[in-house]
Amino acid sequence: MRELTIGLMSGTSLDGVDGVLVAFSDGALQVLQHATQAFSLEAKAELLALNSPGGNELHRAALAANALVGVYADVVQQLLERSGCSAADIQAIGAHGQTVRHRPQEFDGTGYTLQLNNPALLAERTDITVVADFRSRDVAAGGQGAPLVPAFHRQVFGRAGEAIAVLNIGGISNLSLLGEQILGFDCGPGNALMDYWCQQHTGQAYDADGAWAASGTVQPALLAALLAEPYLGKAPPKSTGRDLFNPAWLAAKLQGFAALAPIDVQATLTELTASAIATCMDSYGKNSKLLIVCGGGALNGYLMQRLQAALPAVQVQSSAAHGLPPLQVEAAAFAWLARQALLLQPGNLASVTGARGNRVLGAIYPA
Ligand SMILES: Nc1ncnc2c1ncn2[C@@H]1O[C@H](COP(=O)(O)OP(=O)(O)OP(=O)(O)O)[C@@H](O)[C@H]1O
Ligand SMILES: CC(=O)N[C@H]1[C@@H]2OC[C@@H](O2)[C@@H](O)[C@@H]1O[C@H](C)C(=O)O
Repeated sequence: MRELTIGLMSGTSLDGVDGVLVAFSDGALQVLQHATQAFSLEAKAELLALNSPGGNELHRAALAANALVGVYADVVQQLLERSGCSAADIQAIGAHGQTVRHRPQEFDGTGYTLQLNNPALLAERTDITVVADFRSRDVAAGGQGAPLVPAFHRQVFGRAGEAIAVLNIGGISNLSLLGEQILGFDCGPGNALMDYWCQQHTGQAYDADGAWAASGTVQPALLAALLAEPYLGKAPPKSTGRDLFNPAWLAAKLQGFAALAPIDVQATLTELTASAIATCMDSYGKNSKLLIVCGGGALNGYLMQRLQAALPAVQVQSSAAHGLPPLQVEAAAFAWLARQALLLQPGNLASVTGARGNRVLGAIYPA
């Protein structure tokens, strides 16, 4: 029997929402439709502001969550229209929400991870069952609450008896190492710092194809200062976010480098992303001869080139060459995670997040 599920992802890049309509039949998965909607400049600015402490946060967060659900509902509508499906055809929507804080091990104990969302409103707006809040249960079980995609990566990209690495380059970059035992963790910054720097100095939301960075020169002393960040040397399980890799972090690292040209800083930030990932591969992914890359960073040709240069023994390929275009992978993962929740099957991998065990993830809001 064919089951249809929708996945909605709004990630740490804060660029907007990716949605996919996925068909599951006999355990295999096929993306039938993909739709995206960018955030308005105001919505993006408010979500970004809510990543840091500020006034009247509870009220603002609730309103931002409602506005986010407005975008989610529009993306669902687009998916239904393009596929000719009706709400009644869809089993569930997996809605990630917008991460604004990620502190899974605050005070050395159980911390929290916070995704703004209003799943009740989304269920009302769409008349479809919504699954949301995927990370909290893993954190409650002592895990990082992230990354959650490795189990999905295994499902779609895994090959028996072969070590394969799958990399997502979103705002943050995360790696899944598929083999006998599965590992997964956040490598460090993905596009978040590059996007910020590009916006500040060129007025563009991102460095298209890495063209700006490609015409700059990597600055070794700055690169060394950036790579000295302790998070990058930590052993997994580990996860991070804008709580760490944010403009204040960058400003602190840039002290003493005020004379550098912005274009050279961009080249160095791109190298930081590539280099932090390559170090993770060298430390934990030595057996993988193939690195499948997804997330918006896979569309940055210069970054992909730098990654390949840093990993000469590995074939670096876009996920598009493996059946799933880069911007569809995470959204498809949340369709899969929603289905797992409805089946009462685990979504996390304790070997990845460090949780006490595999758990059914998410809360269900029936249609
Ligand atoms: N053509 C392109 N050239 C360069 N970079 C691109 C291109 N298209 C997208 N990107 C980058 O990809 C980012 C969006 O990636 P994506 O949607 O995978 O991130 P996300 O899901 O928000 O993040 P995360 O995976 O951390 O949650 C953009 O902000 C931009 O930096
Ligand atoms: C807390 C949070 O939102 N983490 C995201 C973020 O974006 C990339 C990286 O950091 C990853 O760990 C995670 O998202 C993916 C979907 C995950 O959980 O696997």
